[in-house]
Amino acid sequence: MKLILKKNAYGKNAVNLSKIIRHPTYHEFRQISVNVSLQGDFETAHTLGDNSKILPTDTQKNTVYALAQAHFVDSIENFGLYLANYFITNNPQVTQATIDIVEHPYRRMTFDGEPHHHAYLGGGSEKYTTTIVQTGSRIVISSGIKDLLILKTTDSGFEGYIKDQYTTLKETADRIFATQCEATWTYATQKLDFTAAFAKIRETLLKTFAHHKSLSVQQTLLAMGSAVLEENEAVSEISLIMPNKHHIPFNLEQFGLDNNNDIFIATDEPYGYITGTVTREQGNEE
Ligand SMILES: O=c1[nH]c(=O)c2[nH]c(=O)[nH]c2[nH]1
Repeated sequence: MKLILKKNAYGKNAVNLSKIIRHPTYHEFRQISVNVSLQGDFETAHTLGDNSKILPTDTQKNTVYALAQAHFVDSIENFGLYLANYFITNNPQVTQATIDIVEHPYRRMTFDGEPHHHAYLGGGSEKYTTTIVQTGSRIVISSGIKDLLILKTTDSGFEGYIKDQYTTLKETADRIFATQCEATWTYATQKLDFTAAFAKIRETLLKTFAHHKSLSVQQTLLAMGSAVLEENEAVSEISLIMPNKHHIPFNLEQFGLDNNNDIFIATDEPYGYITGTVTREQGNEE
């Protein structure tokens, strides 16, 4: 039986890079983690141990730091685009370059309404993400947010579901809705103010979550995804992952007390896992 190398890729993961961007009136602090992955004509490295077409992952790592000085000046998307194009254009053996960037946001500390010149608060669990895939001259850009912990104390219920011999869940028209949301969307264009687009999409996700009268996580997921597509021409598709971070009413009856829907036990596991992708219907444009 002949065995073949079906697929291969290699690169450097977790290239952790911090940058101070010194503006005339304040400093900007950025912290990112970059993954580089290359595909191309690397077969002989695997079959013969011939490294003549291998750009070492150590060099890839150094390239990220070196190029960050002049080219990581605004969005993670623009830096990712520059890196992907650099690896493709300088290495004829590379057919596809994938750059993944995760940003850990920092916001300037604010005192008496004034942002401090050079002191920051970490952004908590929330992270910004982008993935750039360049294949030859074809480029796909997707960006997102992950670990966005959001919660609302009402305007959420779950009723009318299947009941069988194993059902114990009580119907409720008023429950806590909490999720650690991950959203990933694809941009239809490369010519965009990615920083402004990101801020607008994040705002739409939060606003829709807050205002939606939720009959289920599923329904709110579709509302959030649809709002992003309706308000952002530049987004062609969005995927959402919304784990249900349950807060279950605690049984106070055992102590002769009524639970007024105000005391809960937060349960990490097991947890509901709700996902969905919203896209534009093709061929129906007016
Ligand atoms: O919004 C919800 N969707 C479900 O599918 C589900 N299942 C469940 O037990 N609770 C919930 N909540």
